[in-house]
Amino acid sequence: MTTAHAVDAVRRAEAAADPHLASRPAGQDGPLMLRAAAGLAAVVAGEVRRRRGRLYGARVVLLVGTGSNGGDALHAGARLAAGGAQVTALLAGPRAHAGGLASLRAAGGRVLPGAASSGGPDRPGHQDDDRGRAAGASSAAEVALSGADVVLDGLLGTGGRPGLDAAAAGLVAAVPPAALVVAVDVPSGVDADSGELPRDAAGRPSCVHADLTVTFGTAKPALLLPPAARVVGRVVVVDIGLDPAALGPAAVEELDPEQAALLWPVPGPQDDKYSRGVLGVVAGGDTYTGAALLCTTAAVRAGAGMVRYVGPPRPTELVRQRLPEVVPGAGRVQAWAVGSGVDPDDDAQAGPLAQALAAAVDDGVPCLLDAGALPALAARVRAGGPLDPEGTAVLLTPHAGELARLLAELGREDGERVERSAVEERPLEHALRAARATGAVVLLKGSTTLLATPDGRVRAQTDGPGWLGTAGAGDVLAGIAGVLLAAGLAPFDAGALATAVHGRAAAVASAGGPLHAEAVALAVPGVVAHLLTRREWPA
Ligand SMILES: NC(=O)C1=CN([C@@H]2O[C@H](COP(=O)(O)OP(=O)(O)OC[C@H]3O[C@@H](n4cnc5c(N)ncnc54)[C@H](OP(=O)(O)O)[C@@H]3O)[C@@H](O)[C@H]2O)[C@@H](O)CC1
Ligand SMILES: Nc1ncnc2c1ncn2[C@@H]1O[C@H](COP(=O)(O)OP(=O)(O)O)[C@@H](O)[C@H]1O
Ligand SMILES: [K+]
Repeated sequence: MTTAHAVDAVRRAEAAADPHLASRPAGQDGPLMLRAAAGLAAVVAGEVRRRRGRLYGARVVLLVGTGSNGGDALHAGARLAAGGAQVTALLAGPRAHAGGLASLRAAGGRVLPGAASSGGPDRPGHQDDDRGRAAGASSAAEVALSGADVVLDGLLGTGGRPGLDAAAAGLVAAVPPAALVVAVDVPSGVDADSGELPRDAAGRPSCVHADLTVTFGTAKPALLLPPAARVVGRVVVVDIGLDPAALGPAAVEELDPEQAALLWPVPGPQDDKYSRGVLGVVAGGDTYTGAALLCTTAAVRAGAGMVRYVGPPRPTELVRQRLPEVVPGAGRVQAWAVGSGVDPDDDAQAGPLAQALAAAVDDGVPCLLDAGALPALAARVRAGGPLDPEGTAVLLTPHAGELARLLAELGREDGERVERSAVEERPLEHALRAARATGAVVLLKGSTTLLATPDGRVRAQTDGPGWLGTAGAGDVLAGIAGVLLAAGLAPFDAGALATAVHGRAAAVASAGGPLHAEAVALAVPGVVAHLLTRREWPA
């Protein structure tokens, strides 16, 4: 499990690991920063050697802010300079970390003012009121950046307010596209706890886009969460000796293959189709027949003990033709997956959908509610309050637009409007709110899929390629997650595991090119087999 901890928890663990942290005089840096910098330098050196054969002569540019994040970059730069790299530090503010500066200079690195407007260390002019306005980099900075092989982003770390000021934005704008961008601890500008990306006046994300983020002690939530997860690149965690007990529980988790393999239900000799779990599917209808096929195909391919399909004659006939394993009509099930491709105004599907919801609420039968089933849930919650999370096992699988509509429906009496764009900008806030308001686990789909429970647990999975954003992919996810619910997994586990396998199946189906939703469903058995036999995802 990859885990991320909130900034407050990290600060407490740092203070516990180094009792002298607060009292050490400027220039005398403690073991935590020195370990962080050593780990950072080792990762960067390894990456440079992999790319260009050797560290010697590599041009490394450090973007340095006023805090300890800049200190990490400067100390790491000193180590890289000692290894033969040509290191130039560009200072974004009126001051920089004293110990880091001394160490870089001693190792032969150069220190230059970064911004044209503020003038750097000798001409203090940095100010807060220029945040968001573009100021150019100094011409020396532009020259240094134009030839950079690697850029270390040490502008802002966990002490940064979201967004880049004009000086920082000017430097970031001058980073050449070919340079490897390594973020120190977090890409500067992102909100480290929420993963939100502030925007500049033109509406563009005001943050660094990294190829690689080297983070210290534990990942920070933004490294796993949407929307920031798309600007962090590969994440490497450097151990700096923080005590896990002092860090406390994770704020965000991501399933790794080891965890996924442990969770995936494997039938034993005593099992039969019923003990493995029967999934009832209410999907599609006379209009969207494809959803019926995709959801049931995914359920069959994900290893259901049995799949029952409930729907009008046309999609039922199509499912019978294509999937002889699927049993038509309602019956006893261990879980329901309802709503994918169901038109909320489809009278034929309204009855089965309401029955599945009632079975979930009244009898605790696990239930996944997708797309067309979400309005019925909103109505139920408006009438009777949130579901009891202890007594029900309900998983909601909206995309951003559906989550916005669900929240608007829940707040209808208060005249609440929720825009899709607000959910996309602040997904964590909205997913947590929906989970609390409904009493269900919320799985918010996207390039990074977010899961939130009513009591505030959070997972995020970034497993699938962009090609997965294609019609019907959500129906496939519902089928996989439904099978896991029927096998007895809790909604939080079923949702995260299904998302991970769905994303990896998409990667296999894509092989770097376009895919169609059915191909994702067809790839599931191979991905699960690879996972169970090798404890890793297929390459
Ligand atoms: N503590 C430890 O044990 C360890 C810490 N470590 C490292 O320290 C990092 C945290 O360091 P930090 O607390 O100094 O914060 P950091 O983000 O570098 O700088 C913040 C400064 O910048 C300023 N500022 C803020 N927002 C701004 C903005 N938007 N635009 C412009 N300026 C802005 C603000 O100054 P102000 O403007 O308020 O005067 C503030 O003082 C952490 O991420 C990790 O890398 C590691 O070495 C491991 C051990
Ligand atoms: N850019 C992307 N990168 C990776 N996965 C994506 C991306 N966009 C969408 N997805 C995934 O594709 C699926 C789309 O589901 P959904 O929006 O319900 O589509 P549909 O209703 O057509 O089935 C979700 O699992 C989502 O997480
Ligand atoms: K940074």
